Amino acid sequence: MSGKRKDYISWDEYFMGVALLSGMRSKDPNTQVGCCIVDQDNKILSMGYNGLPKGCDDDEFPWIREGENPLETKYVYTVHSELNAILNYKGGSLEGSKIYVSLFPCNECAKAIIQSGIKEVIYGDDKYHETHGVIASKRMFDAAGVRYHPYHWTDREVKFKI
Ligand SMILES: O=c1ccn([C@H]2C[C@H](O)[C@@H](COP(=O)(O)O)O2)c(=O)[nH]1
Ligand SMILES: [Zn+2]
Repeated sequence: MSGKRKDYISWDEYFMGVALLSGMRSKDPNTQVGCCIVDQDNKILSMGYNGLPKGCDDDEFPWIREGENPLETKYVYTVHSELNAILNYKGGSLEGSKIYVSLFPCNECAKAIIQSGIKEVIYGDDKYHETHGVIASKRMFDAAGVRYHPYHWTDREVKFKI
């Protein structure tokens, strides 16, 4: 008996937890996406969430989904979580890393994931699985040899306290 704690969180819970916590920074009222990029030694390389580019004020730009004028919707301005995490990384190569992300990546993020050398995607939700974007993502991941699989949710509740 070493006396070691038994109820510590797993690596998967840790990294998806970091992804979800990152997503909580998002100002998007409908879908908050967070992600966490991890290397083969379980070191966190980068994190991201969906938000506006630097210099674009959260209070000045629109967050709505639909409108007569597409320029008054969020879609044309938001930087996606995965792209933010890839662009935020200042350490060199992401080759061989994996990404934990709360939502299955869209086709634009899939392209960035493939080109940056990320080899595995662990996703929390796949609510847009019927869209052309996600279907295209899966086709590209399959062709490029990027593995993807859903995160196995546990019934662990996380409460923050000190
Ligand atoms: O790969 C992705 C796909 C989407 N996002 C972001 C972009 C938007 O801010 C939301 C999606 O909003 P909906 O209202 O659900 O259409 O998610 C992302 O970060 N990464
Ligand atoms: Zn995307």
